Amino acid sequence: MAARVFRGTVGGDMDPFAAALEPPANESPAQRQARMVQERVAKQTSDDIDEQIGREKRDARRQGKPVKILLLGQSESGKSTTLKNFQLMCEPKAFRAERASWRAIIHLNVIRSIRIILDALAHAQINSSPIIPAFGDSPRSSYASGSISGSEGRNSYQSSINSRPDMDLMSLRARLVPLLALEDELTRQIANPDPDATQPETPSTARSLSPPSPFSGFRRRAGKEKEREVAVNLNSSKRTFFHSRNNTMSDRASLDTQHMVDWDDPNEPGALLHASSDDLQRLWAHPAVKEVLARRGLRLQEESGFFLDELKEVTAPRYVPTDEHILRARLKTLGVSEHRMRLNDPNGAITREFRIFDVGGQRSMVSVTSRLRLHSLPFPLIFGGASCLLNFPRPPRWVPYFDDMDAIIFLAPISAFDQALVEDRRVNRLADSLDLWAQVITHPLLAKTNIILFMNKIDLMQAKLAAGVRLADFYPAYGRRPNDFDSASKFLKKQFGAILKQKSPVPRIFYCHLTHVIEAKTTTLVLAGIKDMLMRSHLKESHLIL
Ligand SMILES: Nc1nc2c(ncn2[C@@H]2O[C@H](COP(=O)(O)OP(=O)(O)OP(=O)(O)O)[C@@H](O)[C@H]2O)c(=O)[nH]1
Ligand SMILES: [Mg+2]
Repeated sequence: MAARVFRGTVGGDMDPFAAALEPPANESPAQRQARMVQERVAKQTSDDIDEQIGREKRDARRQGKPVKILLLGQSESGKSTTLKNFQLMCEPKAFRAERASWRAIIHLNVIRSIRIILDALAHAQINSSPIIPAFGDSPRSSYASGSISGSEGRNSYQSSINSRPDMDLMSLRARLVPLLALEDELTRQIANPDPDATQPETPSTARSLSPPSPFSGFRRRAGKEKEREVAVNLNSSKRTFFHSRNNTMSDRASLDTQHMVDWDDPNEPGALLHASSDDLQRLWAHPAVKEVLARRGLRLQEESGFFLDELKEVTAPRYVPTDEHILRARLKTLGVSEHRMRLNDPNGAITREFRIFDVGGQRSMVSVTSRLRLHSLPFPLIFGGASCLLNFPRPPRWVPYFDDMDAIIFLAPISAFDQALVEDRRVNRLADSLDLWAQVITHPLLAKTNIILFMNKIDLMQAKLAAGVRLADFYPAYGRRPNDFDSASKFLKKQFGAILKQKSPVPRIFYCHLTHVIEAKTTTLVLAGIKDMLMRSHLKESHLIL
């Protein structure tokens, strides 16, 4: 860079810097000419720098400080899916450029579902032979065969007692077991990306928090069935994974999934899944599989990352995920990640930076151990109402890092009213959501933050209530109210609203939306409304609008 030109004297003496720039005494006319040209160029450069600095300052003043949004909620509440919707809304090109990466995650989701089925079959075979009914032996139970165990599920369980082994099913199982090895390969790709990969900076890239958060160092975990899920810390592994293949930021938007998958490699996981596609479809269509799952209380269709109803599509050669598939793909978040994106104001006149923080919802992230016992009741899934929520002993440890947020979007998956936490089978998931909600709104450091509640997974809630699962069986305070979606959602909204009213240190508006964030269209509308609301309040703050 050219030196900037300064001349002058200090206190009457020649400034040493200026003295050094003085022309030599014996300068020839040609040298003088060259020096003057050089000085003119240097001055122009200096003026350009001043102009650029001024422009940046004006832009920064015009754009104001970034709008910060924190996503909170228990694990699997839909935080990362909400984030994906933001990305789809703001940066659809960049979102779609990552299809190849989501393809691997969707294949992993498929393998995980298959593992659950094969394990359940093995368990059934070991524990009570003969238990596998022959094709067509057992009466179909609509709900149990779909996903959910209930009284119909129990009927179906009884029917299987009179069943006999199914050799076809056993040979299917034997053929599919080797596919499980793909889980390791796909997990390795996702969790241990190429260490040499560059990590380009991008507005939508996940960034490390500053100051350093207490959450670093989480690793993926494996355990039993459900806990076997792959989890990735977006600050490290997934970021690298998502940008590991020759995609610098400049070409990322135009990146084509076609170039990121080696379609001709017969050992590519997608190719291997395709080779077993017929077997996979036959396995999932087999009535005995539904029987065995129902018998073990496994409701795969309600599980995150469920793609077995679309096996043909997701195992097709050259499969590239649709937006909808990406929204439904499941990758558990570990740690905290920050995502930056630029959004226009409602008139498109002013661009503002949004920073969205996605906090992994695993219990160790969002709460302290001492609160975990609040709902530990003798019967695993019943809880006693909101009164026991209000007495938690210590604040969540992440709070001090997020006391300057403009809004918290809190996700409560209301369909989970009949489920237990994976982390602690004695705790009802809806009770846990109410508990966490109480913690968040009560905290004095978050008192000035707008809180927006997403009562999420309403599609699953509707299906569950329609199938006869009774809210009152798990939430006794619901009493004799009708077991329909309208009544149940109004009731739950009041529960959340009452806690806010009673416990918020300052009066706050209760923003609440009924959502199913895997549905891009409606979620975009909700998010656009929130974006405009936040932007307007920001612009008002900056006196840019009245
Ligand atoms: N059916 C249905 N599925 C949903 C909905 N919202 C999210 N999901 C699915 O639920 C799963 C979990 O969602 P995530 O967004 O990963 O949950 P999360 O809150 O980020 O979970 P952690 O990362 O563990 O904290 C994903 O497979 C989503 O596609 C919804 O409204 N309806
Ligand atoms: Mg997540």
